[in-house]
Amino acid sequence: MISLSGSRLLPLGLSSNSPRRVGFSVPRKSGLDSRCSEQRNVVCGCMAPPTNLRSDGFSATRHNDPSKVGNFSIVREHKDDSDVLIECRDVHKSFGEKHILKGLSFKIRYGEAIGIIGPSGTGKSTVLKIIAGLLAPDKGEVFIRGRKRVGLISDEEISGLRIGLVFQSAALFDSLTVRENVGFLLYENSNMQEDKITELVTETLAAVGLKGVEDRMPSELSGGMKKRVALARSIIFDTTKDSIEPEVILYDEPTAGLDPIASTVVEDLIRSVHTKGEDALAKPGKIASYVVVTHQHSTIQRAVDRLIFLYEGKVVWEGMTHEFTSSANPIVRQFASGSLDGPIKY
Ligand SMILES: Nc1ncnc2c1ncn2[C@@H]1O[C@H](COP(=O)(O)OP(=O)(O)OP(=O)(O)O)[C@@H](O)[C@H]1O
Repeated sequence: MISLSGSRLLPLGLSSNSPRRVGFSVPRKSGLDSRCSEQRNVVCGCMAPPTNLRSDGFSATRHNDPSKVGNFSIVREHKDDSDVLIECRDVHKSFGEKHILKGLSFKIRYGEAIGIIGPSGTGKSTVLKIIAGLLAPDKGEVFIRGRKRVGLISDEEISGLRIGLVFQSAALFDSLTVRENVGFLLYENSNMQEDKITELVTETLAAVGLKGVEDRMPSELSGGMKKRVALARSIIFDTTKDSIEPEVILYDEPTAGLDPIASTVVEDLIRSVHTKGEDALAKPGKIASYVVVTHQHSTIQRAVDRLIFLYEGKVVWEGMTHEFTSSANPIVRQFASGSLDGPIKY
């Protein structure tokens, strides 16, 4: 079984006719309600695993040899799509006159560690919000485990897939302690006893390498520590539920603003909570798949396996991370080298 945890998200301007209203309820016992009225959460649930998984949790479907197909894109043919968790198909999105996404299509499969890259303003964060169900595409379709999302219906309502989103800014609640931030969804939604939540918060913080910070306020943490707290908040699970399963996490620029060493720590943490990784307590991670939007070369190299390159509202290249710097695609080459000369104009 795959389990995917809920997200904790700040208001992003859902349309008023959204079928999914996600206002936070009053957390039990912790008195968080008056301080968190602006917050809301997204989706919970579980789902059956794809049928063709290997014992390591990765798809047994073999990739064909990489080959260039048309427009320099590297395309890998899969025999079947039973391991596809998320698919965007011909997605369009405009903000007023700005046509941002112009027919975006890609698939994310079980077990994948994906990076979404591309020039600023090309719509990477917008894609994450569409995947998370915070924004609806104007045209095109998003499929969660093969089932079509209509409007802003949550992933749980569609297929049980739980998707967490970690923002660039960490998006912690400044007026809450680290403990309250990390345990927020459990205080709010679960039937767990408060002492159990406290225990779980401590354990989850330890898993991301933080000890003794439970009573601190976010303002007392460094930027890197805040990101770790945000990660802990995304991977905490309700242990009273029948199935405790991995989740999909969407990271929006998780290393932005960090020094190179702090970036490495966060990149390794992202790896460690994946099912292929091992957390700070030497336990296997529970995250089935993740997607990282990033500009940082180190994060591309260290934290993800496959890249999706967006430019002018479309996917112009997909390939493995090691193929990125040797790509013949002029857009990718310019981006990888940081050159001012090339098709990308600023
Ligand atoms: N809610 C919104 N209302 C209006 N415009 C928006 C909204 N969200 C995004 N945009 C615009 O859409 C474009 C794409 O934004 P997005 O944040 O997705 O780009 P990005 O590729 O993540 O950029 P960056 O790499 O600089 O973070 C930008 O021009 C942005 O100003």
